[in-house]
Amino acid sequence: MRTHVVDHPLVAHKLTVLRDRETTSPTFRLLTDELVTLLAYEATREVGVVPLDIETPVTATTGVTMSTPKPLVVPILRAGLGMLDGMMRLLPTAEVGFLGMVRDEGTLLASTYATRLPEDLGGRQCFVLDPMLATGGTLAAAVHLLAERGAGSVVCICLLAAPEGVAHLESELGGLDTPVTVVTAALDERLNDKGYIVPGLGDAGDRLYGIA
Ligand SMILES: O=P(O)(O)OC[C@H]1O[C@H](OP(=O)(O)OP(=O)(O)O)[C@H](O)[C@@H]1O
Ligand SMILES: O=c1cc[nH]c(=O)[nH]1
Ligand SMILES: [Mg+2]
Repeated sequence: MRTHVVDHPLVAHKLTVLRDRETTSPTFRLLTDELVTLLAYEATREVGVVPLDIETPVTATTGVTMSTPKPLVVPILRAGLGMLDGMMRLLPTAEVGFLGMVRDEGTLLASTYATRLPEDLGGRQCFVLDPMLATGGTLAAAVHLLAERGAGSVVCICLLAAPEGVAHLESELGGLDTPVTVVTAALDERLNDKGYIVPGLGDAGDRLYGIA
């Protein structure tokens, strides 16, 4: 598994405002959207393209166009939904599948309450959206599901990652044939005893959408 921390002053600036406890939900949603588009630029570096012959007003030339099958974008509900528009702005022809997952506050174990994905992914490139990689249980389960359905590769886009979660994913997904990459805006210090990322930004779902 590869982990890529996007090092860019605009990303760091927006993330700082996002972390601030005084930032309200409307601003939090806007910044999440903007950050995802910046992260998606890095995350799509290996998106599939094929040559395309075109004619400019001046001459014939060869460019590229997105290859088929189209990439699949998979937001993990709830909080991942706040990242969908920002991703689709960069990949407007992608298709979208959905995974509803929630972490038990006591055991910190993730369970899946909704799955709306193609049965056979047929080697497709998949982009999973989830703002928080904390213990890694949620993303490990999501990547396993996509790999079982035949994903060709999986790129997970996160706003924040904890070192414990990255290590968990590395050990959980190390045996997969499917290449997995994590792209994140920051690798934070640690998890606290409640499984929250420190310094973190709190509960991403609550800050986007209010208390569940
Ligand atoms: O890495 P983990 O320890 O598994 O934790 C990360 C998960 O926790 C949060 O979801 P939550 O369960 O709060 O659901 P929500 O998005 O509906 O708020 C977050 O959005 C991730 O999906
Ligand atoms: O810090 C954390 C950890 C898990 N989920 C969140 O929303 N925030
Ligand atoms: Mg939550």
